[in-house]
Amino acid sequence: MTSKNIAILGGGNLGSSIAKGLVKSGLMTPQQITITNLDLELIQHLHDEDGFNITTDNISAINGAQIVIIAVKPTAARALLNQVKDALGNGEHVVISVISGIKIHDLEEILGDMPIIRAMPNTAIAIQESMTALSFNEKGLTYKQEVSEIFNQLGSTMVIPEAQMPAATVLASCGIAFALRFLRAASQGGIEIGFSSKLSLEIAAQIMKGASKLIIENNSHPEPEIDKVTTPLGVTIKSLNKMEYEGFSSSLIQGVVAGYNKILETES
Ligand SMILES: NC(=O)C1=CN([C@@H]2O[C@H](COP(=O)(O)OP(=O)(O)OC[C@H]3O[C@@H](n4cnc5c(N)ncnc54)[C@H](OP(=O)(O)O)[C@@H]3O)[C@@H](O)[C@H]2O)C=CC1
Ligand SMILES: O=C(O)[C@@H]1CCC=N1
Repeated sequence: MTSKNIAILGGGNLGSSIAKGLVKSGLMTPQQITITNLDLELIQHLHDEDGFNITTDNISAINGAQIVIIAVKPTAARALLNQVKDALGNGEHVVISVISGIKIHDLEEILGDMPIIRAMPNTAIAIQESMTALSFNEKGLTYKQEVSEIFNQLGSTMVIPEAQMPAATVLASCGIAFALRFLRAASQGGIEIGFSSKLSLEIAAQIMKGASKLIIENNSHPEPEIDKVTTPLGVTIKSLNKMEYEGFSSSLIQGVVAGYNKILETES
């Protein structure tokens, strides 16, 4: 349990997921977390259902917190940063930015020389299953252990050079959407071969969980695990070869690279 308070500026998809993960992990109570949004109605449910403090006032949220997570869309970032920079300048705050495509150097240009950490989680942070990348500026390094410990409670964490942040954004953050698209496609195939939509999705989700656990818990690689499934003259290899003929692996790889090229356009 941490005694610090957190302000999450921009309570949307990711900001609210982080807040929920922090409470689920037992690290914080909802009363220690203040979530902001320009439209209070959008986050009212986070107060009513989960007990978080909510406000439209970014400055008052910052004043009541020691850790400030900035979670607005990249297009809204500069306006927000300029609005809050004076409130962050008193030496009492650590900033954690989850904004994609905005580098520490750009954040420092607006906020000045203060502890700044870039974090790149994914939405599974809400259930403590994120893969989160962290990069620190020099002053942020003072908080490396503390911040790493927080994100370790919310899934797995990797500390990386900032130059790898675009790659982490695609594979670790967007990646959850890629995995979910696999899951959806698998369940659609399941419906075509006779399962109800509900059961098909349940099967697809469980195979994905099982596959992930085989790799994580056995410290294994997919190929030997696949070899264990592919009976000679059997069904699995027939399906896999058809999938590969249709471009399965290649389309995933090209999708990852396309996302990477897209983010390099902004973060260079
Ligand atoms: N979603 C994800 O899985 C991930 C997102 N990210 C990054 O995290 C950031 C947030 O993404 P996401 O949660 O999806 O975005 P959302 O749009 O869902 O959430 C941001 C919220 O902040 C609000 N907002 C805008 N300006 C302000 C302001 N000045 N003060 C308070 N609130 C404001 C937005 O309102 P409005 O819509 O009206 O502008 C919106 O409701 C992005 O930079 C994204 O790149 C990183 C990793 C994963
Ligand atoms: O799609 C996006 O741009 C953001 C960055 C990582 C996940 N979502």
